[in-house]
Amino acid sequence: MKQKPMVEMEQVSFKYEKEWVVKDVDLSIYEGQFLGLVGPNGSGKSTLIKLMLGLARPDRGSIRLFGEPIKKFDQWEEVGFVSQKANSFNSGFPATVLEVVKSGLVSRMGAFSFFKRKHKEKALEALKTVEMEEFAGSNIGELSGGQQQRVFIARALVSDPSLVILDEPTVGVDAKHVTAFYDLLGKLNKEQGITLLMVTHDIGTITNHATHVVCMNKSIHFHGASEDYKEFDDDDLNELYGHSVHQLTHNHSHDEVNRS
Ligand SMILES: Nc1ncnc2c1ncn2[C@@H]1O[C@H](COP(=O)(O)OP(=O)(O)OP(=O)(O)O)[C@@H](O)[C@H]1O
Repeated sequence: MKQKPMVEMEQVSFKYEKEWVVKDVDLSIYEGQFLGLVGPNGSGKSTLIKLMLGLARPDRGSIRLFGEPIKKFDQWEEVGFVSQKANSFNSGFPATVLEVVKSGLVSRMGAFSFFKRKHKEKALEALKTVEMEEFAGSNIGELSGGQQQRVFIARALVSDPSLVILDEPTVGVDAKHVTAFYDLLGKLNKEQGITLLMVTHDIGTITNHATHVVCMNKSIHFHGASEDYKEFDDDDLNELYGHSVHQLTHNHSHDEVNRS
């Protein structure tokens, strides 16, 4: 099967102020991949995602989405996004689960009454995919961190995207629900063919689920199959990250990359 690049970044560099936070990044994401993006705190992972989503413009280099230069790209329904803070609603937040999921469509299709019934059907279908349909009428703030995160995945899925980008989605999800969360991502990737890019600090777990790992610290230090990344010992990783790290290779919910 000929693979199609969904994202193509070529020599992308970006700075907020004087210092480069993303430097000379070449990265292509192909249809069907489940890519884990790892790196120390402040290494530019979230910024790279902002660039990919058109929320920041590169100072240098080019980005194409689905073959189109990002400036011309307008099929944003193809790209779902789950942000870092998506699961931190407090219990007083005045929205039901169904409303939150539907909001993934409103911004894209306009709130015309003609679409309203379709919106509800799509939202319920997305909630079913994440096994949360029974909570459709619940207040979002009443759910646990892990349940809220599933709802935000449903919100990202409601427009039938072919690429879903997740920025540290397991933060705030209790360790015993993290496995089920990865199972859900695996199902979306393998059964529904959705391409995934997930930022995480959880190296030990991501390498067991993702097909590929990208390791960045401003620039990309490793991009390859998860199996190859798993072969690295601490010395190799120290070299990759440019400073001392210690890897946990088992099913711990956090690696120690950021504690060095
Ligand atoms: N809006 C901003 N204005 C100025 N500097 C910023 C801004 N956002 C991020 N930075 C800086 O850019 C660098 C990269 O930040 P970024 O959030 O992309 O890293 P990250 O790898 O996602 O970090 P973490 O793992 O801690 O979430 C950091 O030094 C950060 O302080």
